[in-house]
Order: sequence, then C-alpha cells, then structure tokens
Amino acid sequence: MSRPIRSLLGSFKVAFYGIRYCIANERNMRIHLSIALGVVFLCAFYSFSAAQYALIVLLFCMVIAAEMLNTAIETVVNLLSPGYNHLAKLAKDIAAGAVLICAVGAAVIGLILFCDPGGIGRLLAVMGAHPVLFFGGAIGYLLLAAAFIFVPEQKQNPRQGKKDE
Ligand SMILES: Nc1ncnc2c1ncn2[C@@H]1O[C@H](COP(=O)(O)OP(=O)(O)OP(=O)(O)O)[C@@H](O)[C@H]1O
Repeated sequence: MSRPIRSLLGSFKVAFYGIRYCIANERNMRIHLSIALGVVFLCAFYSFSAAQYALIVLLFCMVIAAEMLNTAIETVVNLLSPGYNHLAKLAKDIAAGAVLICAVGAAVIGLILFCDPGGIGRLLAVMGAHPVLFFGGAIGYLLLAAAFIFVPEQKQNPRQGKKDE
C-alpha cells in the first residue's frame, strides 16, 4: 500500500479510536446517540423535505462534535491540571456550557420540526391502530437506550494511552 494511502487510513483509524473512546467512556455521548436514534424512528412518521433531513443530520453532528470537543478539553485539562485549579474549572465549565447551548438549540429546532400536525396525526393514527406494536416498540427502545446509557465505563488515564492510538 502506498504511503499517502497508509497515512490517510491511519488518520481514519485514530479518528475512529476517538469516537469509540467517547462512546465507551462518556455517558452524555451515549445519551445524545440514544436521542438521535429515537429521532430517526420518529422521522418515519413525518414527511420531511430533503432540507429538513439535512438540518436534522447537521444538528446530530453539531451536538455530537460539541460533546467530543468537550471531552477533548476535559482530557487535556486533566493532563495539565490533575489537582484543583480555578482555571481548570473555568475551562471545563465553559466547554460544558458550549455543549449545553448546542443541545438546547438542537432541542428547540427539533421541537419546531416535530410539532408538524401532519406528522403528529400519523403518529397518533399508528398508536391507535397498533397500540401493542407501538408501545412495545417504545418500551423496547427505552430499555435498550437505558442499558446503553448506563453501561459500565472504564475511563482511561490519558497518561496511559498508547502512542499510536
Ligand atoms: N482540576 C479541576 N479543578 C477545579 N475544578 C474542576 C477540576 N476538574 C473538574 N472540575 C469541576 O468539576 C466539574 C466536573 O468535572 P469533570 O471532569 O468530572 O467533568 P464532567 O462534566 O463531569 O465530565 P464527564 O462526566 O463527562 O467526564 C467541572 O465542570 C469543574 O467545574
């Protein structure tokens, strides 16, 4: 394999390692992903335009990327300032605030999109016609999401990471 291709594949490998690390160790990341999956299910009841789907995908990416940047900032702060430090607190609090702003913004836009009467009507129609299937599916989703969100974590000490990961 040529050097540029190996280097490109290497960049993907480390990026996927970062994504996997956040999913395995950040509860908030798993909450965002569970909500995203729920939203994908809900989309089946709505007839969104291509632009509305694009907006939903953009919101998923925005919130998840913000959460990952927050984790990156927390990790660097832990590396540089393991003890109590007012500046460390400030950096973490500001990063957490940024995630909150993205998540609240996404929730507000989501509410506006999903308040569409046509979609709500279809949702209620399916609920009325197939209650067992509908509520069984909803409970199944909630149980799986809870199991995913509260999976035990094995947070790594950043100083112990391997160099090539
Ligand atoms: N080194 C530190 N010095 C001072 N305050 C800190 C320090 N580390 C954390 N804090 C405070 O504790 C809060 C929680 O920090 P922590 O590192 O546990 O992040 P978190 O928001 O709980 O992230 P997560 O649970 O996603 O790892 C921070 O927002 C900050 O206010």
